[in-house]
Amino acid sequence: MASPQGSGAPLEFGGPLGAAALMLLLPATMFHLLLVARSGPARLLGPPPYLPGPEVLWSPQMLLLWFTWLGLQAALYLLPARKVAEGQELKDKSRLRYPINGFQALVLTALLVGLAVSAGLPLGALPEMLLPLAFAATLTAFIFSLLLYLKALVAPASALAPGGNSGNPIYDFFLGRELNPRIWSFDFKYFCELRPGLIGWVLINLALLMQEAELRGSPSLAMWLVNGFQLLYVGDALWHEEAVLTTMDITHDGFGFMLAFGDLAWVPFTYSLQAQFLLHHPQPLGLPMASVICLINAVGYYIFRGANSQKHTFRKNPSDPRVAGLETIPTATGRQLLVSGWWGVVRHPNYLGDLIMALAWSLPCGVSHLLPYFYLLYFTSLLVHREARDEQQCLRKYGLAWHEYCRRVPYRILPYVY
Ligand SMILES: NC(=O)C1=CN([C@@H]2O[C@H](COP(=O)(O)OP(=O)(O)OC[C@H]3O[C@@H](n4cnc5c(N)ncnc54)[C@H](OP(=O)(O)O)[C@@H]3O)[C@@H](O)[C@H]2O)C=CC1
Ligand SMILES: CC(C)CCC[C@@H](C)[C@H]1CC=C2C3=C(CC[C@@]21C)[C@@]1(C)CC[C@H](O)C[C@@H]1CC3
Repeated sequence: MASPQGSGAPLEFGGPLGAAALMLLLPATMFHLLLVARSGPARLLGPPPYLPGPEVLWSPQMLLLWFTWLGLQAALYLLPARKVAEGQELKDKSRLRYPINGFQALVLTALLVGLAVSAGLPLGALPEMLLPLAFAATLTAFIFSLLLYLKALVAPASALAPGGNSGNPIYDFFLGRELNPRIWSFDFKYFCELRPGLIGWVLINLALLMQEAELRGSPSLAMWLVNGFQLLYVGDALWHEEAVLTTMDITHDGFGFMLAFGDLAWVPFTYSLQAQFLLHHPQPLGLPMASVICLINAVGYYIFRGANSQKHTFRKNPSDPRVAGLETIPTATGRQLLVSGWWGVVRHPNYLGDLIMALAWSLPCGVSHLLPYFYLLYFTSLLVHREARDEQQCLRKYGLAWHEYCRRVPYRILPYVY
């Protein structure tokens, strides 16, 4: 039986009060955005146009559709994978194995959806179902997190996450108690992290594009850009799926409400906000401006992918010729820290690239409304907070070597600014 551990561990996210507030605030913000995006004034700040009643939110058919989607993604997850990767070493020195078939799931989903659409499935009707679908996803996240919390009560202590075991039920429910909850080889966190939410996000975007084509004869250039940029991002994340195994979500955070809701509901229903906005508020976009925006996205992607791949290659094999010439700092753990290349420019070059892309996703929506910039604002605060959490973890791991790295590379995300 698991016992509360790490009572002295520092609490994150403002402790139990912060966790309780976030559990209300995140779903409320998601529903607010969904309602506001379709309203005429589309005001980010201000009351929603109306408060939906239970008859708008609750629909057994939408719940069934949502479970069909989860079931389809689970079935694709279980298909034979091109590769099986090993995760980071766990407390008990073992390593879990993960199927690398996320990109395959994306391609197969695209094929199945293509077949269904050509057989008459009205994908363009999906935008009208976003509210009850988001409600079904939120309900699922709450119930799923509760089951995960109960499952952790009978998990061995070695299976618990470093952070979500304070003994306070609200805090632990939010952060998640068990690090890698599994039934047989089915890893719930790994599955949720990149499949139903990310693939669902681009499917919602596609449905919005099709709905726009139905309404206006053809999709707008702005809609094409938003769809293209975000498909590139999701495709890239799934192509480099193995990289998720070294993120703090997998190696440090337990699987609780934060990630369950974030992965299943927040990502598909709020990350598609720009496309939702464009469906209801068409924006003129000329070719010169579109070219500038494409360039911004390409610069962001170049930095994001370059930085993530450089670290991944280095962590897998420091003698790889692509990274062997880079300058490093040794640490007491035996691992080294890169201090030249992308990781010598700022301490989180990948966040910088991600933020530049976030800007490129909002610009096609023009500058008349703040709403499409919500993602950029939210993402900046998420990455600033994530950077601070990572900094604390690295300080604990690397001690003096981390201080030396901070001295050599003084800026965190934006050179000479932050
Ligand atoms: N769209 C979205 O909603 C989100 C996107 N992301 C993106 O996901 C990607 C991964 O992000 P995330 O998991 O937060 O963190 P990182 O990929 O930045 O990983 C941080 C870890 O990298 C290692 N590291 C740090 N500095 C160095 C160095 N100089 N040399 C070698 N290793 C170093 C450390 O781990 P160790 O030493 O143990 O290897 C550290 O804990 C990012 O591109 C981010 O933008 C993240 C969150 C949300
Ligand atoms: C808790 C929040 C409210 C929402 C968090 C959502 C996130 C867990 C995911 C949204 C997009 C993600 C991406 C990745 C992991 C999952 C999250 C963070 C990757 C970092 C995985 C590694 C790849 O190389 C890039 C991915 C980008 C998107």
